[in-house]
Formats: sequence, structure tokens, C-alpha cells
Amino acid sequence: MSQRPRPTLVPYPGGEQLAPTEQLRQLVAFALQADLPVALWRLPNAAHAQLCLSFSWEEALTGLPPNLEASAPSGFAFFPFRDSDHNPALFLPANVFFDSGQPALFWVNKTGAADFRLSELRQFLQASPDTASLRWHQSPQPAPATASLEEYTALVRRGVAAIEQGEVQKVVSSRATRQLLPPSFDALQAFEDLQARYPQAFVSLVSAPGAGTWLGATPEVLAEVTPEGTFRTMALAGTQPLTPGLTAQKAIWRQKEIEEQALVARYIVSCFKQLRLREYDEIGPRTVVAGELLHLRTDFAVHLRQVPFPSLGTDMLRLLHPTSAVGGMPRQAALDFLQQYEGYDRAYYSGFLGPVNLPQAGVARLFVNLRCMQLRPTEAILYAGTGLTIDSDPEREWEETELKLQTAGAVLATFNN
Ligand SMILES: C=C(O[C@H]1C=CC=C(C(=O)O)[C@@H]1O)C(=O)O
Repeated sequence: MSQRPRPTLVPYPGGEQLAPTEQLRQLVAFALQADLPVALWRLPNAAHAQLCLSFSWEEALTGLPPNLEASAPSGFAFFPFRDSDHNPALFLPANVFFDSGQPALFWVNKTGAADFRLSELRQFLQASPDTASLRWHQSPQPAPATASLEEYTALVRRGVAAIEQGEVQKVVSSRATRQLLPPSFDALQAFEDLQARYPQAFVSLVSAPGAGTWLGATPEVLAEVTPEGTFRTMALAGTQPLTPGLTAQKAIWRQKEIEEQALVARYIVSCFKQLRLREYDEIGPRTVVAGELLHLRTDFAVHLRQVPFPSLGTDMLRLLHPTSAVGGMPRQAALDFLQQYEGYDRAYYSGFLGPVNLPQAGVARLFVNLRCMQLRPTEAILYAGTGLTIDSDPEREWEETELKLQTAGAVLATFNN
């Protein structure tokens, strides 16, 4: 990978007359009509959305998890659950970066075809383009198989049997479901809606040739390197609905969820051990709210300036994905089980995504792609999974997927009204 080029700040043509959401729409419209990849996101608890646009799709095909060091290229990582020709691992180089909190300008990173594309982009923006209908990228893969209640509960029973037989300790089964898009559906409006609904989530909308278009609001950090030089990750597992009157403080957890989450925490500790790192902070497990759900979460932090592990973020990322919150334990046995029995292609669901060195060098924010949907021209494919343990009840696991599907799915209903 090439070194980080220095960004140039460019005034946004006619930006002062436009709302930032309209500017985002224009930049997306440019990317889509030029067949280029684009990513939009809003960080947890942040006020503004950001955008990364690449001037070349070929350059986005990396095949490798991103490098998180400050000297590495800046861009947006979009990684599948399983890297394959069907679902390529992407790293969208940040040829253009736009922060809707600073709408007068955008950044340009000059690599490859940048000069030519930049003048094309300027002309496009100056011409006040019609952005009413956008042709989002569509995955070349067929829509995945969807599991009925009977099929999913059979998968859960199989998972429990594999645990009983000692083949795996925990496995996270999942399913997809298809829902027709309301005629008035608008992906950018849905992206806005998710931001308003879930201020603490990482909200994203990614559209790339070969991968299709994905929208989601995830609560799970996979790997972060903060501006203060701290590496962070979390063990998030165990689910119960946030029913009226219930609060995080009052939640009571069953043995099943406690064990399920403890396995994820133990897996993270085993990754630190593999790297021979002993100095880490561990806080939790605590109950946290994620939309209409509660989870158990343990937070891990490493102060990078106090330990001799300069590439810890990159090394941990390679060890963590896919974590036992989306695959299982032991990792390979759980992944083999899923490959054999899950019966559909997860694609980018339970992969990871987020900005790296963007906008600030040395800062990376990567999240597990949960509570998400794939958008196709007339339908949305929604995805959800549940961690199984020896005590799993199949119908209850189905119910849990139904609840998780509603997190992102809630935005579809707003277009029906
Ligand atoms: C796999 C998902 O959630 C994971 C994260 C939190 C809680 C989980 C659980 O309780 O099973 C899952 O491990 C999903 O949302 O599809």
C-alpha cells in the first residue's frame, strides 16, 4: 500500500446555498453515476455525518484487513464476514473526504486518477445536478436464502447438539430475511433516520461496485485507536428486550447470557495473550442499551504509549475478526459449523467497517457490521444472529433475531406512513 498523500482542501462549489444533507446527496450522486464506491457514516454520539469517496474501484480492492498505523493510507474499510471473490474485502481510499459539520470545504487526496476525476467532480457539482433518483450499486450475488421459523430452529438445535458433543463451545447462528422496499424509500433519508433514532450507534451507508449497498446502525466496536493513543475493543453479547419500565441498572441476566458474553471476553484476553500483552484495562461486564435492546459489555483498553506494541491495533484486528460475538468458540470449529449448516451467504453482515486515518492520522474506528441491511432495487435484505450455548431454546433464539431485525428494519416502516 502506498504512503499517505497530503490532502488538499477544496471549496465546495455553491456549498453555501445547500444544506449539508443535500451536499452529501450530491457527492453520492456523483459517485453513483461514475460507478465509484462511496461510504457515509456517523460516529457514535457525533453530531455530523462524514463521507469518503474513491476515484477508483480497483484501488479499493485490498484483500487484506487494513493497516491501522498512522502512516497507512486513509480511507474506509468495508470487510465481509468471510473474504471471498463473491464478497471482496474493500478499503475505499479517501480521494474525497467531506464532513457535514464543515460544509464549506471538502478534502482531496491526490492519488492515481485524482486530477481528472476532481475536475469531473467540480463540473458535476457546479451544474446543480438532479439528485432525485439515485442508482445505488447492487451486489452481483443473488439474494440470499432466507430461513423460515422451522429452518432456523432446526439450525439452532443442530448448534446446541454440536455444543453438547463438544465440537464447539459457542456458535453464533444467523439468518437473512427479505422485505419489499416501500415505493417512497430513500436510502439517504433512511440514513438520516437511523442517525436520529440511534445516537449512540455507528450509523453507516456504504455503496460499492461488487459489494452492493449496505445500511446499518451497529452498537459493537471491533477495534479503535483513539486520538489519545488508546486501543479499544469490547466483548458485546447477551441480549434482552428493553421493555417499558426496564433500565440497564435493573436488568437481570440468566446464566446463559452471562456465559455467552464471558466467552467473548475470554477470547479477547486470549488475543492479548497471543501477542504477549499483559497491560490492559478491563471494565465490566455492564449492561448497555442498544436501541430497543440490552446487551452485556466488557470494555478493554490499552494505552499504546505505555506499552512496546506500536502495531497493536493492526495485530489485534487480524486476531479479532470474526470475534466470538459473531462466529463462536473455538473460532475455526464455529466457522466450519456455520459454513456447513448456516445455509446462506452472510456477505458483509458481521464483517467490519469504518474509517481509518480519516480524517486524523493515527485514529481508526472499526465496528462490527450488525443491525444492518443490504439494499437492492426493490427490496431490503435484513440480517440478525444469536449466540447459542448449551442452554439455548430454539424458539427464543428466533424471537431474538426478530427483535434484532427491528433495529435497522424500523426505518422501512417510516416510509409506509
Ligand atoms: C450477532 C448479532 O449480535 C451479536 C452482538 C450482541 C449480542 C449478541 C447475542 O446476544 O447473541 C450477538 O453476539 C446480531 O445483532 O446479529
